[in-house]
Amino acid sequence: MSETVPPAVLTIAGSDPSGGAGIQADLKAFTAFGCYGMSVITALTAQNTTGVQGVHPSPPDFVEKQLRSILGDIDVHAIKTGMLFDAANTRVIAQTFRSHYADASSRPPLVVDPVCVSTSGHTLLAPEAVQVLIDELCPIATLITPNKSEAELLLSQSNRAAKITSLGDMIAASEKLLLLGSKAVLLKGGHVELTLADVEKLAAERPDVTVVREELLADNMEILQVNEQDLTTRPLVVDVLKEAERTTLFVSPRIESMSTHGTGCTLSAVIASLLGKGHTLLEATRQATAYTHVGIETAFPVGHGHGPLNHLHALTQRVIPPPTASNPHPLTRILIQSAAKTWKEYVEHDFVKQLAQGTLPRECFMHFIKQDYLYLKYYARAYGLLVAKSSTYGSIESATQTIVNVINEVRTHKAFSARWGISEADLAATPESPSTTAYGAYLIDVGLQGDSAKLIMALAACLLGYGEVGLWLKKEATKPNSWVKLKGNAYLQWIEDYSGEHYQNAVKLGLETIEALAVADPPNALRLQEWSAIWEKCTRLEKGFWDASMKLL
Ligand SMILES: Cc1ncc(COP(=O)(O)O)c(N)n1
Repeated sequence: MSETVPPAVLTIAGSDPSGGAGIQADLKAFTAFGCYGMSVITALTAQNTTGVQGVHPSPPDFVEKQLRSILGDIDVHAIKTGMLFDAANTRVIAQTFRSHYADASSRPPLVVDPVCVSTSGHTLLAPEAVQVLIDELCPIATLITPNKSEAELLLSQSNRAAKITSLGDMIAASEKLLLLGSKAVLLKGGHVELTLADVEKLAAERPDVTVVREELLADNMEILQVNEQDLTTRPLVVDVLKEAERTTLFVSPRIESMSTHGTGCTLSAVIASLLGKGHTLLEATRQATAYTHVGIETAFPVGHGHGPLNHLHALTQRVIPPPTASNPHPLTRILIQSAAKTWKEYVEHDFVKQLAQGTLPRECFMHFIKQDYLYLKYYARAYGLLVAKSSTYGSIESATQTIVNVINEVRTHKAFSARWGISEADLAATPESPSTTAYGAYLIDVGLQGDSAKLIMALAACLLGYGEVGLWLKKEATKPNSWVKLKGNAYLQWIEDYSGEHYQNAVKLGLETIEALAVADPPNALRLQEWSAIWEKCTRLEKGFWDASMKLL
């Protein structure tokens, strides 16, 4: 399929006229992920944010007719099911799917959200339909996505009764649910109260279980100063993805919110969209849990009861929440999370770890110092461009101050080098390595072409990353039996320079500059995406810079 043709994705579910759940939620999620959405309606409901006032099911033969109309004409890339309401509808869907795709290898991914009861407590699946769902739909599903009560119902109905109150229970339940025949199970943890302590305990007991905690990454960043609260006892949501070969936990902070109507529908619809686009189940789940989390976080009020999450935050928004006491650096958090994996590879690089242990070979460090000496010239020049693009004395002063800071930083590089017999002339005569040129040239390029906001993004990864490394190492060093060795470490000065007050003041100034951008002129989604892309690129270039110094080994 051409990149430009959106995959066609189908939802088979009930209608929610108030637009929060069911068909309406699914079509919004498909659209948000660039898919062409289609729907087979199993039931009309009369509902709103306060509850379900009535259900009017579609006749099973008409459900079949809708499904055949679509399958007979359009190449479907993924399907999800939601509220199916009764046994006859559930059966006809499973049978039509099997008969249309008689060759099992031609079947599109099928995500089954076993919707049984609405948030407001209304039954959305007749009791006798549960067995049909187990017998006929689970075995053809790529994924089933029950929440706690749906999982308990499915298991009790299939004689594998289980009560789910702990993370261990969730994993055991997901393993049992897999026996119902789907290729994978996503057991949603919205109704199970857990903390990081629970996750860490389980991870220690079960090394086979992978923990994805990108959503929490920014909270562990020293520079963002939001780690004072006791992270281990903070309430979390953990979703368990059980595939045949592996178990993965998706961990995100729990948000106390009334705006959760349609969360399950949206999550499974996003997974179907991404499977339709060819992503792996793991990646689809990662993106879907993150998307749903932000949907709750950015929800706006609708109605008088349990309102819907914001289905379209990725398309429409101002996206950056205002700074608060618990989240004083919202834009920086978004940037770090948007490139979470690369950022972690950068700030926790082997170069940093070996330097902190004092085991980093001298030639690696000297290669780094020489290249950094060359790089910092680009960096200072880029701040010069920022001065040229500034329109207030405040911003001119802060960029100028940074140039002075960089010149001081270069002085410490010279002192390091002199101690090891390398003169300034040697430093200046060092040929630039490709990773230095790539990074330096990119900064100058953004400085010449972009607006000042883009240049600030490009300069931030370096400033904040070194600040993070400095604080992280300093904190680790204070722990009992720490892996960080300060005593007798030949690189101690380096750690002290970056964790020291002088550099950390520069980091604070950088953070203020970044956050001021979001407040002064809030970016729309597209502009924020551009900022994230620049930040991501510079994070990658930073990692590449340390890779190059380690390649000497
Ligand atoms: C048509 C339809 N499908 C699904 C749900 C479940 O959503 P929720 O659990 O958020 O009420 C619903 N209320 N209505």
